[in-house]
Parts: sequence; C-alpha cells; structure tokens
Amino acid sequence: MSTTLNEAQLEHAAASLDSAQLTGQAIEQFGDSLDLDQAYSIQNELLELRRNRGERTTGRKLGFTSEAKMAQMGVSELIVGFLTDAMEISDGGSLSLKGLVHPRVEPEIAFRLSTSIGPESTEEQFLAAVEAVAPALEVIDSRYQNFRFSLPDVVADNTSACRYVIGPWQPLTPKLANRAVVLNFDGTPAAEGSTSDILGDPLLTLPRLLAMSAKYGFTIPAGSVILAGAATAAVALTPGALVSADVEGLGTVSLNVEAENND
Ligand SMILES: O=C(O)C/C=C/C(=O)C(=O)O
Repeated sequence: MSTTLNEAQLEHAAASLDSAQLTGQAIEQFGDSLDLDQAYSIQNELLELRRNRGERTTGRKLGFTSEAKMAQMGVSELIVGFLTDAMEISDGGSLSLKGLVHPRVEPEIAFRLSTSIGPESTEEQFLAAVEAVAPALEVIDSRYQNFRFSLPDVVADNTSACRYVIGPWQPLTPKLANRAVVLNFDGTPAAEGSTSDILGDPLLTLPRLLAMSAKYGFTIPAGSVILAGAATAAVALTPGALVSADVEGLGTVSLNVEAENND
C-alpha cells in the first residue's frame, strides 16, 4: 500500500532520480511507497531541477502505447513524460553511452504542433494543431536497477526518457496506420512492427495525450514535439552501432552510438 509522501519526501525522491540520471548510478525502486499522482509530482520536480540548470522543455512523450512495450515491461497503462533540449540529438548525430545506465532504443512516430494545446482544447483543435509528422528514435534509460519498475516508479523517472532523434518532417498525412516500421542495427533488422502497433494508429495517441493534459494540468506549447510511443519492444544499445528506423512512406532517421572509449 502506498503512503502519502510529504513535500520534502517528494523532493528527495526527485533529487535521487536526478542524481542517478546525472551520474549513471542506478537507484532502488520506490515500489509500494508511491502512488501515481505522487509519481507525476516527482516528475514535475525533476522538470524543475532541469529547468534550473537551463534546460528548455521541447515536448512530451507517451509510453506504453503498444502491446510490444507493455509485454516487455509488464506495465499496461499509458504514461506521459517530458522532453527537453538537452535530450535532443540531430538526425545522424552521435550518442555517447558514457554516464548512461542501461540504454535501449525504440522506433517511434513524432508529431509537431503549430499552436499551443492545453486542458481546455478539444480533440479537433488538437488534430488541427499537428502541422508535421516524422520518423523518430527514442533512447530510453531507466534510472532503476535492472531496468525494473512499477507504473509509479517509471512515471516518477520521467518515463525513462533519455534522448530522442527526429527524422525528416513532412506535412501530416491522415493515413498513418499500417506502415511498416523497422529498427536496424548496422543495417540489419533488430525489431519490426507497424505504425498500427501504436494504439491502432499513432494519431489515436493524441486524444489520450489531451486527456492526460486535462488530468495533470499541463499545456503543450506551439512548436512542441510529441513522441507517440514505440512501435516495437526496445532494444539494448551497443557501442559503435549505427541505429536507424525506417517508417514506410515517412523515411529514415538514424543515430551513431559512439564506440567505447577507455579514457
Ligand atoms: O519502457 C520504459 O522504460 C518506459 C518507456 C516507454 C516508452 O517510451 C514507450 O513505450 O514508448
């Protein structure tokens, strides 16, 4: 059973997760001591800590929008986290594994908003605000030991958000379902799925995100990126790998993982 954590305890939990993210030292799960609302409060504290270091929010990400991810992690409720400019890597850019705990990568679909969306917005306004779509890669990294967590644990840990890469933007097409998605390591498929694996159609994640924005009271400013969640299970990153995701009709996005360096 969860207990109610006071403000100081919530801040302490956020500081532990933030330090794990900065040092690459995994921490123990909070387990039963957290409920979901407290977990989102810890996530907000984490965002404050990052803002105080000069990071800028660039968007939102959804998690557990596909069966493959739910089955992989044993969690079956949709979650939302935040993205910042410090997490962004340009298409074809490189990622150092230094300071990460146990990073994995997932192929995703990204949306970009032309106008601000918030708790008062309607589904129609949200859809009309999506100006572009792109293939994307998300690097996730749980700050918990052994990449194991409960639903509140992973929410508190900002849904394992670590880095993201956006491929070529293109105008939103209404037909996003049923497109093949392939995650490659050095040109060889490591995971395969379809855009339909993301809630049946990635566009169907938007009303769910709107509902989360109303429940937790956040707005998503114009220009924000939205990651709709992985189409396949996540795959562990390996030093020196060239990782790419191909999404049928939307193109390719890639990331170079730096080779290990013993300096
Ligand atoms: O698997 C995790 O650590 C939590 C993150 C989930 C996603 O980002 C997703 O399902 O796309």
